[in-house]
Amino acid sequence: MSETDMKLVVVGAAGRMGQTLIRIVHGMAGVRLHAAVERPGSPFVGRDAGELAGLGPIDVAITDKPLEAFVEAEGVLDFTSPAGTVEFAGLAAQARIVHVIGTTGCSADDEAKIRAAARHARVIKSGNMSLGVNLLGVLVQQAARALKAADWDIEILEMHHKHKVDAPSGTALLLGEVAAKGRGIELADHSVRVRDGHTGARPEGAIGFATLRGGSVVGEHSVILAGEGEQVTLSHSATDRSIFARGAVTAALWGRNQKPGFYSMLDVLGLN
Ligand SMILES: NC(=O)C1=CN([C@@H]2O[C@H](COP(=O)(O)OP(=O)(O)OC[C@H]3O[C@@H](n4cnc5c(N)ncnc54)[C@H](OP(=O)(O)O)[C@@H]3O)[C@@H](O)[C@H]2O)C=CC1
Ligand SMILES: O=C(O)C1=N[C@H](C(=O)O)C[C@H](O)C1
Repeated sequence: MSETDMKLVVVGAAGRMGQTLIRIVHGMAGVRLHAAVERPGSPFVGRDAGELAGLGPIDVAITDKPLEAFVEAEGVLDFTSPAGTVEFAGLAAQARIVHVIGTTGCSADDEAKIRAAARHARVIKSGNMSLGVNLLGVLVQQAARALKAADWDIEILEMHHKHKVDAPSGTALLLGEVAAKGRGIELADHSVRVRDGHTGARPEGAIGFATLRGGSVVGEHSVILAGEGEQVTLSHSATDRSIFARGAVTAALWGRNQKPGFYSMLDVLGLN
């Protein structure tokens, strides 16, 4: 450990991503786990964060007091829920720290609150923190631009584990947004998120979404560009949550040197 290590807080510490983040922060150079936060009343409060994450004791007790943790820290890694993230955004803004947000399923109202908090905090938010998916996004934008809507239909397919609560996934929506950008259209005006019954023929220029849920799948995404007699499929498979956690830590370190504002992983990775 060094004096210059960035002091990070993991919120939602007992969750699937929370535990992965604790392990990655513990093992990565340049950062240190300052605190781990769970809700008041959680059975994990008071337990050692390292023990919870399978590392053995690391002398960081899980707390239910996020603001106390944030004021002494430099960044927070947040993969929780929309309600949790909106609350943590307000606290991160009060503490003037970096807020890395991986939480998906936020409403337009949640997004507005997070963007308001970004007047004081350095917020980095992405539906997917992995390098691979963000590169895939760049390729999808290029493909959507090159393959015109009159001849090529865009469909986005995703599969996740059975515990996932939001659909389409944040990544699927991110890929839809970049496909729409490549086509020069608004996703909101062209997305087809559900099909059931007598739907009629596919509207030209639609961007369709299909969602599968089951088992322990970490994250599978495909963008299919379907033409007459041929298809182009661009896809990403996640097999380990550590890819998201490493991306989140990279984002926090990058955010340390930025002005308050709202940023994405494309900014962090220099892909924007
Ligand atoms: N952007 C990316 O790269 C990735 C994003 N994600 C997203 O991260 C989020 C979390 O995923 P996952 O770890 O699988 O989910 P889990 O349900 O396993 O973990 C969520 C954790 O956050 C806590 N939490 C939820 N709401 C609040 C709140 N209001 N206040 C305090 N704590 C809260 C939960 O506590 P409790 O159980 O008490 O509710 C739990 O400990 C999802 O939105 C998911 O889509 C996941 C992977 C990658
Ligand atoms: O909930 C998950 O697990 C994941 N969520 C993110 C999403 O909604 O795209 C990222 C990743 O695919 C895993």
